[in-house]
Amino acid sequence: MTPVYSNIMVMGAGGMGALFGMILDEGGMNVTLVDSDTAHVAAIQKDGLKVSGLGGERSRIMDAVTSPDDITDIDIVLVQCKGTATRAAAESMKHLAKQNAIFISFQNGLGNEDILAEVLGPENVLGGLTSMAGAKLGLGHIQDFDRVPTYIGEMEGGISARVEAIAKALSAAGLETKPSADITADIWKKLIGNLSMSAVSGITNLTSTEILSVESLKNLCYRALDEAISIAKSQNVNLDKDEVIAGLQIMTQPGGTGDNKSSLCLDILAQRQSEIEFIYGRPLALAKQANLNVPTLQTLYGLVKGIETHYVKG
Ligand SMILES: NC(=O)C1=CN([C@@H]2O[C@H](COP(=O)(O)OP(=O)(O)OC[C@H]3O[C@@H](n4cnc5c(N)ncnc54)[C@H](OP(=O)(O)O)[C@@H]3O)[C@@H](O)[C@H]2O)C=CC1
Ligand SMILES: CC(C)(CO)C(=O)C(=O)O
Repeated sequence: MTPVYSNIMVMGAGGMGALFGMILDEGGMNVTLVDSDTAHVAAIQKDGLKVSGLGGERSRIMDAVTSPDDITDIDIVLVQCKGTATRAAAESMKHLAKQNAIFISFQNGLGNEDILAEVLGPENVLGGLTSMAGAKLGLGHIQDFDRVPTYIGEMEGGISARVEAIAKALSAAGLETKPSADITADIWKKLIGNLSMSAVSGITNLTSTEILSVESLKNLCYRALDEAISIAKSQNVNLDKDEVIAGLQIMTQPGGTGDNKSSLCLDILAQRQSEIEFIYGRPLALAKQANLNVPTLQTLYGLVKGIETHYVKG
């Protein structure tokens, strides 16, 4: 019998996680938001999740808690904390893996699926990527930017029955999700978009649309994009540049996802440790192993690390 995928837990209910959770809850799934930010969770428990942006101002009463400890019977966990918190989050969800929950990461960067597989078992982990955009505006309050398709797939490739069934269930609940036969290549396509835009957004405090309207910054992003494609190639991920640029255009739509400052930029503004190591550090280590010359990406990495010395200790 095909399992019914209807009990969803969102681990990390910030800008993206709460947005996914809200869409699926509205679509009839049983959604529980889990977030370690106690004030954020208290605000959702008191007044519901407030949403601004696409669809207008609204709020939705949703289940929200600060820890997964007492949660059972979950079919799917959407992992949406920052990469810097993935290991701690995974350690706190081991009981759900024992009950055969499936964990899907829609986080940016490289390495999150590896951490989840190490702690929770590779058979329980699917890869994912989204070009949707959300932002935590305040306690219990998020911004909804747009609707664009999201992808999931088996980490070893191919399309399995469970991936098809989960994609169908999520899509039926309003989160358009497509099965990917090569999620690793798709994750790289999104990563190349982040390598091109995220640090530039963080350093300049500009949205994607604003960045691409400044010729010199646009040229900088495209140099980063070329270098990022060369790193993917060194990992046997051969991507067509036109396809990568088409993906970038989806991530940078004016009036939609393009009106978002990158998640890395929001971390810099909040003086929080960013995902610089997941989005830039890990690909740069691969470039080094492959003896590639990637000066633009090294410079962007160095500039963000420099900014972080003002508030990240150690
Ligand atoms: N925002 C976007 O548009 C997009 C983001 N992404 C990716 O999605 C992921 C989430 O990004 P985003 O939503 O912007 O991030 P946010 O910072 O808005 O949300 C993450 C939430 O997770 C909470 N958290 C931290 N540690 C834990 C933990 N151990 N258990 C449960 N919750 C935890 C954080 O609390 P606290 O603040 O207290 O740390 C925060 O509320 C990132 O990997 C990002 O790169 C992908 C596509 C688009
Ligand atoms: C591309 C973007 C800005 C939104 O999809 C993103 O992935 C991020 O905020 O990190």
